[in-house]
Amino acid sequence: MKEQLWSILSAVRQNSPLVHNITNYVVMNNTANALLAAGASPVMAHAHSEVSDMVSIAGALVVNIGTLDEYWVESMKLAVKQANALQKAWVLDPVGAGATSYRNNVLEELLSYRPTVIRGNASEIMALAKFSSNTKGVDSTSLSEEALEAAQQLSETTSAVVCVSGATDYIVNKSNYNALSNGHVLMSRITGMGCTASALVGACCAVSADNAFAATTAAMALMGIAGDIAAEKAPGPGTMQVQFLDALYQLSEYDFRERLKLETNP
Ligand SMILES: Nc1ncnc2c1ncn2[C@@H]1O[C@H](COP(=O)(O)OP(=O)(O)OP(=O)(O)O)[C@@H](O)[C@H]1O
Ligand SMILES: Cc1ncsc1CCO
Ligand SMILES: [Mg+2]
Repeated sequence: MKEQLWSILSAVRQNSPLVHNITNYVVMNNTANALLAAGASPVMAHAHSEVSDMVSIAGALVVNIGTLDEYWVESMKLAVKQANALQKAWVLDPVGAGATSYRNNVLEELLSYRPTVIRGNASEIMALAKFSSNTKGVDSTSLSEEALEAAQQLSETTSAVVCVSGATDYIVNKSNYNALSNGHVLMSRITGMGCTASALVGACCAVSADNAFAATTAAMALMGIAGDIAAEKAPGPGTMQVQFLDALYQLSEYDFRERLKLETNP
């Protein structure tokens, strides 16, 4: 498993896949920089006149509804239709699921286009699976453990790989799940770390088209280990943000193997 995960991360560095992001205004810069640091090539594009063409040349698509509006939702639909037509992986980040009925309605519609991977925090995944959840805007009010069952159900009903992030990240398939306990609490004090995780999932899916479960695990392992290394050098969120990018860029196979805290189930 360790070998497989590292080979996916190496392939991102070697092949530098183009990752098309339709994402929110808050995190565009963070996520583009994280993709570059990890070796991928980011592009942010949402104009109706070009989204389909951009999907056609991309390795994977990431749709993040963080600062959605009516124009952008149409962009998202055009993009996911094209991804499906070309059988390309697309990742859904359901930012703020459960917070407003507009978000819920848009998510319902996006789910009908069958995302390859859904990555959200516990509140978001519980809301998507229609489990009772409290949401505080874009931040989770629940632990990831509390959303594991919801994630399993969501994976069952959508056939997507579902990732719930938090202190422990769960990557869930129909029949099994991986649990990753790398990462540091400082990561939740920087905006857009979840969005960055979803973008890296897109990069890994682009080089591991036939195995979204392994690709998602690889991306979340990279996030967590880079978070661990960055936190050792960061007194607070400001430095953490910079150290995190450097850790993504510098991560060695040795550190990856030594630091990985992965549990596979069953
Ligand atoms: N308490 C924690 N300990 C360790 N790692 C954490 C912790 N909280 C979050 N993380 C890590 O931070 C990253 C983002 O996860 P989080 O659940 O905070 O996403 P999110 O709520 O969607 O973030 P955002 O919406 O701000 O982008 C993941 O890689 C996760 O493993
Ligand atoms: C703070 C915030 N608001 C909408 S999207 C976003 C970025 C983190 O999800
Ligand atoms: Mg989020």
